[in-house]
Amino acid sequence: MTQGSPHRTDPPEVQGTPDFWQTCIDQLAQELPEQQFQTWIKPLTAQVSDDLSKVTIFVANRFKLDWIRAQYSARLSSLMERLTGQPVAIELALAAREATPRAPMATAAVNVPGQPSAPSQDNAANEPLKNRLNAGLTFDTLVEGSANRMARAAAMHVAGMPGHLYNPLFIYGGVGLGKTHLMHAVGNQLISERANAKVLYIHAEQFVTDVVKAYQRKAFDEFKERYHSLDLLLIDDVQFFANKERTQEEFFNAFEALLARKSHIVMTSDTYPKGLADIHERLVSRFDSGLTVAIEPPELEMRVAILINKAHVEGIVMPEEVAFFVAKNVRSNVRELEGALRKILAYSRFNQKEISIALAREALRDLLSIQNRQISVENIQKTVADYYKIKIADMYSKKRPASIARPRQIAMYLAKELTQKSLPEIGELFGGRDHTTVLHAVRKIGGERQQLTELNQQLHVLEQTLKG
Ligand SMILES: Nc1ncnc2c1ncn2[C@@H]1O[C@H](COP(=O)(O)OP(=O)(O)OP(=O)(O)O)[C@@H](O)[C@H]1O
Repeated sequence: MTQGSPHRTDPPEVQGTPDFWQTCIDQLAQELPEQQFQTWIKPLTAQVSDDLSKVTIFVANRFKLDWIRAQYSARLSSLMERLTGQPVAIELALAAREATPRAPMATAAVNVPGQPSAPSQDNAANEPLKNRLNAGLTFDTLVEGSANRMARAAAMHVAGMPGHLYNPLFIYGGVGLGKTHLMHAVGNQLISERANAKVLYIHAEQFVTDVVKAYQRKAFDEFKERYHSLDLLLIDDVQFFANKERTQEEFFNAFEALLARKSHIVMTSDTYPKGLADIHERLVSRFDSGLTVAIEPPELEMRVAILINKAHVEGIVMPEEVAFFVAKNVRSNVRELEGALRKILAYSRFNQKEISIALAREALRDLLSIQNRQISVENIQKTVADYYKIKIADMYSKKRPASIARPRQIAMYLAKELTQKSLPEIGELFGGRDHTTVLHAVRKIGGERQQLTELNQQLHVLEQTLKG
């Protein structure tokens, strides 16, 4: 939003907007007892990132910071998520005047469900068991379409009757397509029907951290007590278990224990079980032993419905033609769609203009110009063929000499990295090859890139050329 042409006025900065923070404060003023609000919440100040995905809250001193984190962080994060429709990373920081010279701006990230990178992981193993569910991510707020119909139906079934059919439920798909949302929905639904059900949502990275901690502290009994006694384990992004031997072993044990006591396991991943790299075969076959179901990128009508629904939650009526305009231009995933919507709403609010196609075009102009420069597979094939001095036709041919096969693998790798195309789609564009051939190329080149400096440099050059 910062590079407007000289003829245009840049949209007002959303950064640090008092609006969003003020809305949070106003809401808490209504929800909390007066004294609590006056003592703890009112004195807080905050800085909000451009896209409302991160909020840094400044607290006067360390004691208050700990208290806010313990008492209010979960509430703040679910409130912000409700308001923005996406997980918001919250950081607590000491207000500058209180900070010591050695720790000028100590920050403490707060665990935000669905936000794996927020490292509240430090104390996780010691905390009493919290379910870590994000109350805003329910079946009600998840728009249904053909892209997620089957996954949603299976998830609803599991929530209604855990421990029976579809155990484990393995949901896979690309980024930002609603896998995490669906998992939380299962947990929230179960809790709403059985308040004392033991449910845990956890990102696979956090599970790895817990294993490491248990190992360091020789606290595997505690660890087992924690994980093996659940009624429902929701574990996100299991591809992160790759190459983590000890974690895989512990997860295998937890898996067996949970299934034995008829507890349910729901997992997500960016690929189907057999596509998982560097995970033991015995785990992969367990993952695949219940129901494996994909979530696809949403189709146009579903994207429109998502936009209209999300705007509605904000109390805004989004005209259908605007929703169509945005949905046609933002195609990759729901997270991006939400980002686009937030920009439009902020732009309309700050300029006090009604939402129209013209306004959406203006609010999204950066994003639209990036979309227009989208990299195509054909472009990649041409660029790679030029670079390695082979014919474009060799990208589709069945020829196997290394001087041709290798550039072809590099092009496949770049196609996966730089476009939204699926493995089968890429295979199709490379002369009707099977998706496993593409997967093999992606893994091979990706792996070699880590080891071979020369290859890495060539890839950088190609990426820069393609990104323009
Ligand atoms: N069908 C849908 N209806 C409404 N909101 C959706 C839908 N699908 C996704 N979302 C929203 O899109 C955002 C991204 O979804 P989510 O975090 O669940 O994606 P993900 O598949 O887990 O992605 P990642 O692999 O990057 O973690 C969330 O805010 C989620 O609520």
